[in-house]
Formats: sequence, structure tokens, C-alpha cells
Amino acid sequence: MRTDQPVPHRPEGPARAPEIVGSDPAGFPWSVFHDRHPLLFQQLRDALPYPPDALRRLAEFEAEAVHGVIGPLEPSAHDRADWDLWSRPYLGLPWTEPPFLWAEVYFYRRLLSATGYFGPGPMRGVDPFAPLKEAELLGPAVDQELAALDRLAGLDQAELSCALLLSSLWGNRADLSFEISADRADGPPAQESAPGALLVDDRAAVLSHLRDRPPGRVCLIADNAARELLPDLVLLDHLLGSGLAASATLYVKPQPCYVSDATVADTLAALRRLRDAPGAAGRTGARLWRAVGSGRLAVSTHAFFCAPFPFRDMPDDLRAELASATLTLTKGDLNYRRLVEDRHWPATTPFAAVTAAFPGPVAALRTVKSDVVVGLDPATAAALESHPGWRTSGTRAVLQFRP
Ligand SMILES: O=P(O)(O)OC[C@@]1(O)O[C@H](CO)[C@@H](O)[C@@H]1O
Repeated sequence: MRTDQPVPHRPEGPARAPEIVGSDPAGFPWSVFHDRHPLLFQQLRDALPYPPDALRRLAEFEAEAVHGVIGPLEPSAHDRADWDLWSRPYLGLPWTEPPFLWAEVYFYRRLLSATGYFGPGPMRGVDPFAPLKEAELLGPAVDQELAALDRLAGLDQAELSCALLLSSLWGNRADLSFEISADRADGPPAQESAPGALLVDDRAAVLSHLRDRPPGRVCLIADNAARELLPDLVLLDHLLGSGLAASATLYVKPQPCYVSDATVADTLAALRRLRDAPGAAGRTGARLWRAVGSGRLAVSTHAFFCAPFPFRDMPDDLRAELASATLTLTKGDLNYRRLVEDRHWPATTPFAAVTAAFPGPVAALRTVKSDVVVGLDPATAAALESHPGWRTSGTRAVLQFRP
């Protein structure tokens, strides 16, 4: 990863709204640091038997992250030089003072140090979130979701494309960090079919974009493992099999973060889960297995996916890869925050304007779990104002496209 400052912000796009920070005790970011994170520390200690030095580091980091001020990475950290630069403006401040996106990414980086993930000891390379992700992947809910693929047999290609885009989108509701402290102030989770739950639906435009050109490479920047990654993989299989894509690249995180974010190990586990399933799911898994073997489906990663910056600051090598894709699908809330920048945009700010710096055509598939939203029509935005909590309840979603 580069150690210089992020590339200067490009001039395109509307005047930029203020960044979302965590300093308002009534706000969502504050609750993440003060309500969600203490529960997360407990969940981690329950999930794996940590040795004494890791328990001590976890306790120290918990005290710092919940009540203290931001400290540096340990001197021996392999990425200390990067983070020294990136954290210079924020060291010594309460965790809720910096931009929320920066603070959360750094929180998860520090958490890995505390568990010993990068250390010389027995926890080196041990994903602290693996027990949570594995339980979800092997659980009965996944059996049911995979069995449901058998019922798609009667759909024609267009219907199938629409259905699988939607299931990949709503798969994003399966988010283990969100489940820790889901804010249900806005009522119970909406069903996929609930009228009005999908605030923007650009599926038709996404599909005609793919149909109207020779099949190329589709990239998918994944979010969560297990129950979200499975429908993402099924969607990629469909795009490859239907000729809407000639090849695909699945981008996952280079290291564990944000609790359930997918890594390469999670991807391999999901592929095994699919391949070993009965019926249509098993056939899908077998095709995907072969697609990986033939190179039609590449599983890739980049250090930038765990860096605390919006996508407009991506380094040139990743920019060039994405620029050559016919379409990039970004999954989930965090990737949305990185795509449109985590700012207090008016909700009617055009999606195309704030994503202008993204290299190539892009579609965001995201359930709304944090404050930022753009691209709503004025009537939708106005109607939502009478539903306090709609931005963080995970009951609404957007599927937005910019050619
Ligand atoms: O990216 P995802 O998995 O859809 O959501 C991540 C999330 O749960 O974590 C953040 C708060 O910790 C929010 O952006 C969001 O609610």
C-alpha cells in the first residue's frame, strides 16, 4: 500500500457535504462506539479461547476504544508507516471525533492487533470473527436459502436476472455486526416484497447495460461472508452462464474486518458450502468451482479495501482494474459509504454526480444501515422523514446504477 497521502480529491461532483463524524451522542456513529463495540468485545472473548496476553490487549483496547483517546499501532506493525501518516490528524482525540469511516476502519485494524492476528504467537492468522461467520454459513437458515434456488427453475432469463440481483441486494441484511445491536426503532425488518422497501430500483438499467454490449468482465466488490456472499456467488454464476458477463472478479477483504466482511478464506468456505449442497445450489457450486479453475471467476483482494478512504482515493492499480470492467457491483453499507463518501449529503443529491470519480460503470446494492443516502427522488425522501430511524434500521434498500 502506498504511504503517501491519498490522491488529491478530484474536482468532479457537487460541492461536498460535511463528513459524518461520531461526536453527537444522539447519532448512529456514537452508538456504534458506545453500544455496539462493547458487545463486540464480549462476543469475541466468547468465540475463541484467547491466551493471557491477547486478553490483556483486548481489555486495554476496549478501554481505549470506548472511553479513551486514539492511540497508535504497535511499533512492530507491518503497516505502521501507513497508519502513522493516516492517523496523524486524529491521534489523542476521542474515537468519535474523526470521520466515522476512518475511525471504524482503524478500530478494526487495531482490534486485529489486539487479538494477535499479526503477532508471532498462536493467534497469528486466526480470524477472530471466523466462529461467527462459520456458524452462520453452516446454519439451517442457509439450508433453506439454498433449497430456494430449486424453485427458480421456472423463471426465464430476464426474470432470473432480476430475482438474483434482488437476492444479492437483500443478502446484505445478513450482517453480523449489524445484528449485534440492530436498531429496530423503525419497526421489524421489512420483507423483500414490502411495498416501498426498495427506495431506488435501477435493476432494468443495470441489465440493459449488460445486454446492450458484448459480454465483458463484471466485478463485484463483496461485503459480508456467508449469507450475503452465497447470493453474490449465485448472481455471478448467473451472469457468467447467461452470457451477460464473459468473466468476473470477486473482490474480498485482505484481512478480517467489520465482523462479517468476506475474506478469501470465507469465499472458499462459501464455494464448498454451495458445491456440497443438493439440487440447484450444488450444481451452481460445481459451475463456480470450474469457473475459478478456468480463470473465468477470479477471487481477488487489495490492501485498499481495508484502508480508511473513499473509493475516489483508490490507488492507480485498482483504478485501472475496475476501469476495464463492463460493470462493477458494490455490495453493502460500508462499500456504499466508500462509494458516495460518508457525508451528510441531501438525500436527493444525484447518485451519478457523487460517483463520478469511480472508474467505470457502477451499481450499488445496499440495505440502508447508516446515515448516508443519495439519489432519492424528492417525494420518497420527504415521505421517509416521518419514519425516524429509517436510515439505520436496515429495513430499506437501494439498487442504484451509474453507467
Ligand atoms: O457494510 P455492511 O456489512 O452492510 O454494514 C456495516 C455496518 O453494519 O457497519 C457499520 C456500523 O458499524 C454501518 O456502516 C453498517 O451498519
